[in-house]
Amino acid sequence: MADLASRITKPEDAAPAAAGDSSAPEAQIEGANDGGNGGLFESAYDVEVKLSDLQNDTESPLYSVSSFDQLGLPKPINDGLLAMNFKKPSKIQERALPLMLGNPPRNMIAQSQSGTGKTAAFVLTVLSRIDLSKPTQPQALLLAPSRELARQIQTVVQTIGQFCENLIVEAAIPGNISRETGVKASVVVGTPGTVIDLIRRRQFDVSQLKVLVIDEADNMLDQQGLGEQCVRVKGLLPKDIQILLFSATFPDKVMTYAERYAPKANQMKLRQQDLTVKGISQMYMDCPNEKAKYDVLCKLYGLMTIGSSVIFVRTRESANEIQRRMEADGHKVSVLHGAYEGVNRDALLDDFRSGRSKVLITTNVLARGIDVSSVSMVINYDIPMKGMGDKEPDAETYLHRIGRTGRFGRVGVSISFVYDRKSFSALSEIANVYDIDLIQLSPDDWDLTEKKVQDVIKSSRAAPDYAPSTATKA
Ligand SMILES: Nc1ncnc2c1ncn2[C@@H]1O[C@H](COP(=O)(O)OP(=O)(O)OP(=O)(O)O)[C@@H](O)[C@H]1O
Repeated sequence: MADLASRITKPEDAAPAAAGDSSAPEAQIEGANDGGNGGLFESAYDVEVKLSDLQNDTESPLYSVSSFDQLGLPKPINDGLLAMNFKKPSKIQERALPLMLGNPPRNMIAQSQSGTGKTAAFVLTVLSRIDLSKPTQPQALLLAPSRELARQIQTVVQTIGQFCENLIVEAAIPGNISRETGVKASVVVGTPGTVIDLIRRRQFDVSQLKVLVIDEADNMLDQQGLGEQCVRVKGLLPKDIQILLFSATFPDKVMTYAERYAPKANQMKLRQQDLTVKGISQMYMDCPNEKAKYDVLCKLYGLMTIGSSVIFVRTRESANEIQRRMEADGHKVSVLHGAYEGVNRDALLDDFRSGRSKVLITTNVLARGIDVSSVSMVINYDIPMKGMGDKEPDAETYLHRIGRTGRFGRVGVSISFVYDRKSFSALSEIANVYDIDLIQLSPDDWDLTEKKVQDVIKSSRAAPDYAPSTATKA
C-alpha cells in the first residue's frame, strides 16, 4: 500500500482549519417537505462509451459470460431489457440474479461498485416475482433513502416493465398517495417514513408482500439514521418475505447488522481495494485557503467545457451562497437540497436530467444512487465528514458522491478541494481507505489543470461503439 503522504501533497503552510460553518451539515437522508410526483426525464445528450470492451474484460465489474436470455426471465421482461438496449448483464446482474430468483426464495446482501446496474438486478427480481393478475395488490416494496432515488427506481421498474401488462408502480413518497384510495399498485417504491405512515393508516395492505428491497442498505440500516424506521417497516411485513439489500458500500459495522436484518442471506461482497470505479479519474485541487475555493471553482467553470457536473457542499447555506455568487458571475446553475419542497425538488432534478441545467449544487441528499449518465465531473467542494462534529472523514459518502459520474463504463473526473491540514488529512485518509492515488491539480498552473481535466472529459466522448439508451419518460 502506498504511503499516504506520497498520495497527495501536504499544504504545509496552509492556515489551520477555519472555524466551521455554524450551520449544520445537510443530512444524507431526506424524506420530508415532499409532494407530487412528476415524470422523470433522462438526459437527451448522453455521453457514449465503448461498452463491449468492458463487458469482455474479466477484471471489469461489467464483465459477464452470459446474455439476459440465458437468465430465464419471462419474455415481457426480456423485451423491456431489449427496449432499453441492455445487451449483456453486468457482473452483479449475472451473478446475483440466479441466486435471487431461486426457489424457495433466499435473502441477498449484494455489493457492487457505483453505476454497475444494481437497480436493474433487483428490479428484474421484483418483476419476476409479482403476479400481474393482481395489479392493485401490493406484492413488492422497495425502499430508498431519498424521494429522488425512490422516483428514479420507480421509473426503472416502469421502463423495464413496460411490456408487463397491468403493471402498476406507485411511489410512496410524501404527498403522492391519495388518502381516499391508498396504495393501489403491485410494486411500491418509497421512503421509510412515508411507508410506515401509510401502513399505520391502513392505506397500504402489506399482507401479500413477497419481496422487500432496501437500496443503499448500509445507509438505510445504519442505526444513526434510518435504521430504526427500516426495523419498524420489517416488523410490519409478512415474516417469510424475501429481503434484498443492495449498496456499493457495506462497512463492517453495518454488515453485522445487515446479516441480522436479512438472515441466511446469500452474499456478494467486494474487497475494499475493488470499490473504486476505474473510469473515474480522482483528482484534488490544492487551494491556498478556504476563501480561495470559490475563485478556483469559478475559474474551473470559466475555463472548461464540461458536460453536466455536480458540486457537493456540506450545508444548505453554502449551497445557496455558491449558487448566488456563481449566478452573479454569469454562470447558470441549479441548487437542490432538503429545504426545498418536494415538487420543486422534482422539477429541479428533471431540469438537470434533461440538460436544461448543467451544473447542480447539492448536499449529501443526492450523494447516493442518482443516475444521470451525462455527468462528467463531480466536485467535492467540501470533503465529506461524518456526523455533526465533522471529526471523521466519511469515506463511504466520498465513494457515493464521486460515483455520480463514470456510470456503467463511462469515464468522468472527480475533483476534491482541500485547503488546510484538516481537509488535507481527511482526503488522505479517504485515499488510504480505498488504496488510491489522487492526481494533484494546482490553481497556479491553469494550463496544466485544464489539460488534465479536459483529457478525461474529452475521452468520454471518443470512439463510441455502443451507447446504452436509458430511461425516457416515466
Ligand atoms: N446490462 C446493462 N447494459 C447497459 N446499461 C445498463 C445495464 N444495467 C444497467 N445499465 C445502466 O447503467 C446505469 C447505472 O445503473 P444503476 O443506476 O443501477 O447503478 P447502481 O449500481 O445502482 O449505482 P449506485 O451505486 O450509484 O446506485 C443506468 O443508467 C442503467 O440504465
